Amino acid sequence: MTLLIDGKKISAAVVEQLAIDTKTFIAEFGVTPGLAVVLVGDDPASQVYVRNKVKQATAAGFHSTEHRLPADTGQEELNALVEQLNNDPSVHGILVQLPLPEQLNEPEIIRLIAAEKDVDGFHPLNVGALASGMAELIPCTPMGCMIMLEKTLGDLSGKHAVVVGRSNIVGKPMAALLLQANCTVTVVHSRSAEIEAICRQADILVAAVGRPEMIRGSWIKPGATVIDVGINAVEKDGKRRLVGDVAFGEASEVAGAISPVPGGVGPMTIACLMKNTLTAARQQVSA
Ligand SMILES: NC(=O)C1=CN([C@@H]2O[C@H](COP(=O)(O)OP(=O)(O)OC[C@H]3O[C@@H](n4cnc5c(N)ncnc54)[C@H](OP(=O)(O)O)[C@@H]3O)[C@@H](O)[C@H]2O)C=CC1
Ligand SMILES: Nc1nc(=O)c2c([nH]1)NC[C@@H]1CN(c3ccc(C(=O)N[C@@H](CCC(=O)O)C(=O)O)cc3)C=[N+]21
Ligand SMILES: [Mg+2]
Repeated sequence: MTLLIDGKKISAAVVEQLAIDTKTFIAEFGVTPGLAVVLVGDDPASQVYVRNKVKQATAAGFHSTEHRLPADTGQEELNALVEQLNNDPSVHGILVQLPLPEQLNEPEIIRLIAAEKDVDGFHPLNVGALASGMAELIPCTPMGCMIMLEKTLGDLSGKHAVVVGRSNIVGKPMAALLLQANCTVTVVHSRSAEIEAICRQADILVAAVGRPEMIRGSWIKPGATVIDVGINAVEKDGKRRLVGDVAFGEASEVAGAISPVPGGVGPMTIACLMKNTLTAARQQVSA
C-alpha cells in the first residue's frame, strides 16, 4: 500500500496552529504580523501563488498587502519599493516573487531586502545561517518538504536522501536541511552522470527539476518516500493542468509514500511562508 502524503491536509493543520499562535502573539505585543508580497509583471502562474498567499495570510490573522508593478519596471523603482517596505514598521515579512523580468538584477534585490524581513530565506545572511545550522528564516519550500518527511517517517537519521536539482530556492537549502536531520545526502543536477542509478538508491527522493514527469517509476527504490516539488503546467486534451517532476501513476506503484501535484508541496510552501512571517514579527518586536 502506498501512502499519499497529503500536503493540503498537513498544511491546513499548520495554518490552524499558526492562527492560534498569531492570536497569542497579537494579544501579547499588540502587533499584527504584516506580510508584503511584491509581484512584477503578470506571469499567470505567479498570480495564482500570490492570490493563494494573500488568502492564507488573511486566514492566519495577518495584515497582508500586495504590490503589483508592471513588467517593464526599472531597478530604481523596485529598489525604492523594497526600501519603503524595509522601513515600514507594519511590514514584518517581504516576499518578492521570483523570477523577476530580465531587466532586473535579482541578486541586488535579494540583498536589499532587510535580512530580518526576508521570509523567503534567500538573503545571503540567512543562507549562511542555514548552512551553519543557525537559521531562523528557512526557505519555505524545503521547510514544507521537511515537515512532510518528518510527519511520514519520523526520525530521518541515516536515510539516504537524493535531491534532484540544485537551485538556491529549493535544491540547495533542501540538501542543507536533510544533512542537518542526519541524512546521507546526494545532490544531482543537469551535469550529473548516472542520475537514474543514484535515484534508485534513495530512501528519500526529492524532485525539484522543473521537467514534467521526468522521474519514472523505474528510478524509484521500492518503498522509498518521494517528495515531488515540481509545478509544471502542461496541455492535456486541450486543457491546462499541473503535473509534477515525477510520473505519479508509475511512481505510486513503487514508492512507499508519495506527495501529489497539486495538493502536495505547494500548499506546504504557503503555510511555511506564514510560519516565517510570524517568526519574523517575533524577532522584530523583541529586537
Ligand atoms: N511547490 C512549490 O512551492 C515550488 C515549486 N517549484 C517548482 O519546482 C521545480 C524546480 O524549481 P527551481 O528549483 O526553482 O528550478 P530551477 O530551474 O532553478 O532549477 C532546476 C534544477 O534542476 C536541474 N535540472 C534541470 N534539468 C535536469 C535534468 N534533465 N536532469 C537533472 N537535473 C536537471 C538544474 O540543473 P543545473 O543547476 O545544472 O542547471 C537545476 O539545478 C519547478 O517545477 C518549479 O516550478 C519551485 C519553487 C516552489
Ligand atoms: N520569492 C519567491 N518565493 C517562492 O516561494 C516562490 C517564488 N518566488 N516564485 C514561484 C515559486 C513557486 N511557488 C509556489 C507556491 C505555491 C504553490 C501552490 O499553492 N500550489 C498549489 C496549487 C496551485 C495551482 O493550482 O496553480 C498546489 O500545488 O496544490 C505553487 C508554487 C512559490 N514560489
Ligand atoms: Mg520559498
